Formats: sequence, C-alpha cells, structure tokens
Amino acid sequence: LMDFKVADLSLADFGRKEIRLAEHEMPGLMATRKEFAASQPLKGAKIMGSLHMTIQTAVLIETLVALGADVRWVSCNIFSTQDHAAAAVVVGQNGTPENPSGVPVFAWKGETLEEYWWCTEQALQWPDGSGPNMILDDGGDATLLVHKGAEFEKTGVVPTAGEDDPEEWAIILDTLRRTVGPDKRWTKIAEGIKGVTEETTTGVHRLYEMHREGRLLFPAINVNDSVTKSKFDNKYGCRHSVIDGLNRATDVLIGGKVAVVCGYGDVGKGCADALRGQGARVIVTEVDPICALQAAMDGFQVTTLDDVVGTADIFVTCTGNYNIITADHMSKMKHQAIVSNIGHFDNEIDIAGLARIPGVVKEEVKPQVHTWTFADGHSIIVLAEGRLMNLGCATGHPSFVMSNSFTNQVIAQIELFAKTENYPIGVYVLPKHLDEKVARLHLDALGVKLTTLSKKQAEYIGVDVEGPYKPDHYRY
Ligand SMILES: NC(=O)c1ccc[n+]([C@@H]2O[C@H](COP(=O)([O-])OP(=O)(O)OC[C@H]3O[C@@H](n4cnc5c(N)ncnc54)[C@H](O)[C@@H]3O)[C@@H](O)[C@H]2O)c1
Ligand SMILES: O=C(Nc1ccc2nc(N3CCOCC3)sc2c1)c1ccc(CN2C(=O)C=NC2=O)cc1
Repeated sequence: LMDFKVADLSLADFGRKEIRLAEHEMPGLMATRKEFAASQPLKGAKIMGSLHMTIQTAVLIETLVALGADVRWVSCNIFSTQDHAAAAVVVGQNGTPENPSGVPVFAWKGETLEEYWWCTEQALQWPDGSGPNMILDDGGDATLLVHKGAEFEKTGVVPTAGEDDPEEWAIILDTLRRTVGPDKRWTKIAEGIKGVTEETTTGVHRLYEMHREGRLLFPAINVNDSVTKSKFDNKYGCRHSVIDGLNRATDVLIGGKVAVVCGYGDVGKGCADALRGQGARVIVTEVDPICALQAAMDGFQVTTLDDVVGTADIFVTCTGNYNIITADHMSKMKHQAIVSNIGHFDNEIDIAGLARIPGVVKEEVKPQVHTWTFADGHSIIVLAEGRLMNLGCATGHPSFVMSNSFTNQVIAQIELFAKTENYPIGVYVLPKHLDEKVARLHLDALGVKLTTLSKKQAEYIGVDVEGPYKPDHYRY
C-alpha cells in the first residue's frame, strides 16, 4: 500500500487531462523519455524531490520514473501545489483513486509550516526505513533538513538557525528533536545521498555557502545557472506570464497606456518586450548604466520612477531589490493605476507602508486583486498583495518554459547518479554541451532547422562541429 498525502484523489482525472496537454508542450522531457527508455539510466535511483507540485512538475516526475527512478515528492512552497496535479501523480497513469499506483506525494495547497516540514520528513524516508540516494531541490529546504539533522547527530548540539524566519526554524528544530536519535537516521540518510540538483538562485546560494564553510555533505549541480534554465525562467517565462497575470487580474487594455518597468535585467527585458507588444508606451527605470543603455538602445524611455509616478497607468517591478515602489510613490499615482511585482518575493513594493497611510482603505475586488483608496478618494489597484503576480494572479510559467528548466534537471540527475565519480563534493554547473543539448531537444517542436558547421568553418572559429559553440564566459 503506497503512502501519500494529497488534498483530494478525485481530482486525478482532471489532473491527468492537463498533464497530457502539458506533455505536448514539454518536448525536451518527452525526448529524454525516448532517448533513455532502453538504457534506464536512473534505475536504482531513489529521488526525493522538493519542487512546486504543479502540472509541469508532474511531467518531470513521470519522466524520472520512466527513466527507472523510484521517486517521492513534496512541494517547496506551502501555496504552490496544484491539487489536481498532486492527485494525478499519486494515482498514476494506470491507477484509480481507489487503487492508486503512481508516486508518493505529500503536498496540498495551503499547508501550514508544520505540515510542510512533516511532508518533507515523510518524503525523505522510504517505507523500508531507507533514505533517498538523490535529492532534486528547489530552494534548498530538503538539503537543509538532511544537513541540519546530520549535524545535530554528529555534534549532539542543537544546530544554529538555517532558516531566516525564527518561527520556521523552531518548527525545523522540533522535527529534528523528534527524529534525531541513536539510530543516526539523518547521518545514514546523508551518507546514502550521491548528490542534489538545485533549481533556483536561493537554493544555489545556500549550497555555495555550505561548501564555502566546509559543511556540504554531497556534490550538487546548480541547475539555475544553465543558460537554458535561467534565460527561459527569467526572460521568456515572464514575457509570457506578466501579460497573463495582468489580464486575469484586471482585463485592463494595455494598448495605449503608459507602463513602467522597474529593472531591465532578464525579467525586465521580457516584461518590457511583452508590454510594448501589447501597445503600451513602456518606460524603464534602472540603476545599472549598461542595462539602462540597453533599454535606450531597445527604444525605451529610461527615467526615474519619481518622474513618471503621477502619469503612468501600469507599474511592474522586476529588480530583485526591495522597496522599489514606496507608499509615497503609490499615494501620488493616478486613479486606478495598477501596481504589480514580478521580481523578488514580496518586498519590491512597500505594502506595509501603504497600509500605514492614514485613512487608506483596502478592499478585495477578487482573490489577489485589491483596491487601496486614499483619503482624497482616489484609488490604486495592487496585484497579489505585492507578491509575484504571475504566480498569485496566473499559473506561473507555461509548460514549454518549464520543459527547458526541467530537462536540465533530468540531465543533471543522470550526471550525478550515473557519473558520481566525476563529481567530488562541490557545486557544479552542467557542462555547456549539455546546456546546448537541452536547447537541441526543444528545436523540433518549434520547427527549427539548425545549420551545420563545415569542418573548416568549425576550425576557423575554433570549435568542434558538434559544439560547444561558445566559451564558458559567453553571455547570451
Ligand atoms: N516571477 C517569476 O516567475 C520570476 C522568474 C525569474 C526571476 N524572478 C525574479 O525576478 C528578479 C529579477 O530577476 P532578473 O533575472 O531580471 O535579475 P537581474 O539582476 O538580471 O535584473 C534586475 C535588474 O534590476 C536592476 N535594479 C536593481 N535595483 C534597482 C532599483 N532600485 N531601481 C531600478 N533597477 C534596479 C539591476 O540593475 C538589474 O539590472 C529576481 O528577484 C528573480 O528572482 C522572478
Ligand atoms: O511559488 C509559486 N507558486 C505560488 C502559487 C500560489 C501562491 N499563493 C500564495 N499566497 C501567498 C499568501 O496568501 C495566499 C496566496 S504564494 C504562492 C506561490 C511557484 C513558483 C515557481 C513555479 C515554477 N513552476 C513550476 O515549478 C512548474 N510550473 C511553474 O510555473 C511554480 C509556482
């Protein structure tokens, strides 16, 4: 009998239909299923995954299984689970809600923090008491729990805080106190892990920090910095989903309006391009002269937020920085200006400051869309309460974008599991030829025909005919 905990198995049929549609939009993952069907490179792999339990992630999970892996899964965010995706993964392609035969998933939308860490603990232990030999992480929480558990068992001393939020750290400590013991469970789990592949900037930062401090217990592949992951996530994902979020939230006509994009990095470039595509007059704000020059070269007006805060209609922050749009800015905005963030978690817009303005009144129009009315009677519309509007007001990135990110994950899992000897403890990025391979696996679906270098041409530019085509420091 399989162990799992999800919201509602009866949603499996709906989830399966959406997974089928997503598979068509995830050609990289489906191509790896074909390429590796015979060789089963992940046979023997026991993968614990901690990554948003969405429809796209379901396709990733079932790809890992198709390559031979034994998988257990949790979400890495208490709100990001799509319950129909979780249900479909548990039931599996041949099971029924009465007789599920898929993959153990411990995730549901709206977990408490205690439930979140309970789920992570469940997925790190197989029914026979053994642990995983691979981790697939997004944000580093699974890697953190294993490391802090092993540290606690080794020193016998309560480990120092690994989480910024004291409430969350207290919950992790409770988990550790309850599970750390003479059986050295966490030490055994850590010793059994060949490596971890990490999805995002936050998790990668934590890995480099652990390695720098000599605390990293197994090798890691930084998937985030694959070009075919971060460019897609940041630029093409947001280019699609900033419009998706704005339309679902407000249905405002973007054409003819003035839109301000704060930050012209990968995300800002995608957002400015998308908003211009809808006919908005886009104004960019930047602190970096190079990015500001790029914006100007791309035909955007570049000025300060103070210059345009009273005349613009739509604001999108994508700086990765904090306190970009202040309460004072918002009080000066025109009636029904739309304010949104697609950049850093939840502090690019000063919502707390806005709430402290005397006489301001917040009203929910519908989930994730609020009006804030000032004492003088004018209002602004704030999306997702200043949090990531493409997640709060839309469904994150489209499947094709995630196919690029997740094909990197599958290739990285195979690298670490099948070629562990090539990866002494440390943090690695995928070699460029594998990054290029991810791109190759997506070309047929878009009808792309690549040109082949002649031998002489390859020699002329100093590359192999088959690539890699660029030096490691090349900026795409
Ligand atoms: N919502 C999503 O789905 C999603 C996807 C990918 C990345 N992100 C997040 O978006 C943020 C930006 O990502 P990125 O890859 O574009 O980063 P980036 O560093 O490439 O770009 C950020 C830009 O903002 C500029 N900036 C910093 N402070 C500023 C300020 N005060 N005013 C104006 N500009 C300022 C920087 O100079 C930089 O050019 C990050 O927090 C990233 O985690 C969100
Ligand atoms: O974080 C994600 N999603 C998310 C969804 C809803 C949500 N609601 C929230 N709250 C806050 C408090 O008040 C209540 C509402 S926070 C929140 C977060 C998320 C990130 C990346 C991908 C990337 N991705 C995949 O991994 C697969 N497809 C994708 O797009 C997904 C979700």
